[in-house]
Amino acid sequence: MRAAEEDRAVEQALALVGRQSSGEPHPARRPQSADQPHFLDPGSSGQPNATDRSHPTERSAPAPQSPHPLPNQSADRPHGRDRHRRAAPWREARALAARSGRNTPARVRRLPLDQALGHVLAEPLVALTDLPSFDTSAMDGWVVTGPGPWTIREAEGAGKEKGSGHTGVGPRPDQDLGILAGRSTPATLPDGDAVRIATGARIPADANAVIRSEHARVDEAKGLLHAKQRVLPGQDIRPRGQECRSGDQLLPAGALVTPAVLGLAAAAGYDELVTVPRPRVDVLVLGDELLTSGLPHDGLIRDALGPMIGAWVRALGAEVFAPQRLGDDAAALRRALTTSDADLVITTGGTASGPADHVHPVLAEIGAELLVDGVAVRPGHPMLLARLKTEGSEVGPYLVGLPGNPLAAVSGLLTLAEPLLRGLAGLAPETPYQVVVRDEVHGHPHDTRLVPVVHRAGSTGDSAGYLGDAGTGSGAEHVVPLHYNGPAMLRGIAVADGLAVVPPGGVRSGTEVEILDLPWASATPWTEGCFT
Ligand SMILES: Nc1nc2c(c(=O)[nH]1)N[C@H]1C(S)=C(S)[C@@H](COP(=O)(O)OP(=O)(O)OC[C@H]3O[C@@H](n4cnc5c(N)ncnc54)[C@H](O)[C@@H]3O)O[C@H]1N2
Ligand code: MOO
Repeated sequence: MRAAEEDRAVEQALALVGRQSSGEPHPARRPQSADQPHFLDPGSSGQPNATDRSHPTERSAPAPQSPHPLPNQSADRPHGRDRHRRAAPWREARALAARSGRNTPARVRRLPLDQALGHVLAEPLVALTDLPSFDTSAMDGWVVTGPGPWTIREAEGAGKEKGSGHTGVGPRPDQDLGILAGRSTPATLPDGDAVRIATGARIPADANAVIRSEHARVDEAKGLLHAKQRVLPGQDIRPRGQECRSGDQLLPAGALVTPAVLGLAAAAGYDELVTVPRPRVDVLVLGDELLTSGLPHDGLIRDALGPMIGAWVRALGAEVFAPQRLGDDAAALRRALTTSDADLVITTGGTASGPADHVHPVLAEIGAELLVDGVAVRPGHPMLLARLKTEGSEVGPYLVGLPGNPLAAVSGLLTLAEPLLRGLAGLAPETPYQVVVRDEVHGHPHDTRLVPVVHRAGSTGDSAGYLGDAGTGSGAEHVVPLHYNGPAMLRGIAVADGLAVVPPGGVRSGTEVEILDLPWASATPWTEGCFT
């Protein structure tokens, strides 16, 4: 069978299976809210029509070589409408996109702590000090030396309560406050003595324990301190260097700067962090048929990708410029591609070989290097990855060409753009994980399928019982494949929290599948305001 016929047969078979499925739960037990999955024949294309295929200073290192194109993807293949594509295996295409990102010259940027949230460390975070940097009291109470009872002493150079009047609350005026955090440098504590001490204050040399105030009894008349319970040597003292020694690596390069990382960096002595700048992304939306507002009419449709792709890429931690809508204008596309100063240009639509599909011809014209030209994945197989040459530069931005069908575009985002951006951002590749799939999912005979799914926690989250325990047996965490997963549809992905990677041939109910998380499943809201 020729490739086109085979594809058509596969699409028809998938659609047919969809119509015949009996996987639907009882309608009366299915809540209809937007956050519920639409259950499902997992193999269905979900389509009614089976034929619808429808700044601070930056330093940078010298540019490295582009990663080698995948076999059958090389630049010496014809770019034009008569080119013959051999799609790259999904996993290889994804790995090449990740390598491309990592191979890109390392730029770094010093950012004050208060601007570093959500960036990625370009260098390991190494402790600039011991933590704690001195032996410190872990509790409010008394610091003692030797066996008790202890003679209560005033702390040398220590604080006294300020002011003259006493309200009856807190220490009396002139009462010894003892050794306070951040204040006095305590003298040596002679054997048998006790001095009042605050949490976080320095421990005097030779002291051997702290007794919490609630575990101590003061005999005011005799000026003695008694312990209410056994005192262990070193108790409630945090020794210098307990958490780290100066020079210890606290975090590797590539770690995301979270609020906790900001706190750790400050504690370890940092005023600024060396970070990888966020990748900058241009989004070019192609297509004369697209409207930016109002209802579809006269064969025109709303642009679903302009609003979606920029926001999605921003959720992946990139800086995104407002989408440029270029229509089906090859000259405008050429101009945009040769003048972009972004790290990555994402185009939508125009990847196939129709009369208005200009991506391949323009890439050929400007001498771009095709690294991936078609991927064996459904939906989204016409997606591509290229390295551009811009005016005056041999090595320009990367280009990810997303197919125009909206779910096919999502597939391209997760297959090529996401791993590329992780690399460009200096992030380590994501660790793949697998979850049991509740229903059988039909596969493509030789391509990978990406199917929108939603995670379910197991039996505890199923009080209505409508999920049943089909395939999952124990009620453990599982994913439910969603309806409306056709290439032109967004209804399934809009209620999904991941995409299941379904190998050729499909998977049975109860088997484990790899899951690609959607970025908002673990949202980091720190890129807010970067839509420049
Ligand atoms: N002869 C062949 N034709 C097609 C093939 C093929 O293998 N041989 N593949 C089909 C597949 S699969 C896909 S996916 C599309 C990819 O097409 P393009 O990337 O060239 O995209 P367009 O033709 O521009 O658009 C396809 C479809 O998507 C709609 N679209 C485009 N942009 C948007 C947008 N921003 N928002 C909403 N919808 C959009 C467009 O109107 C079309 O309906 O090619 C198939 N054809
Ligand atoms: O089916 Mo296409 O695969 O919409 O990308």
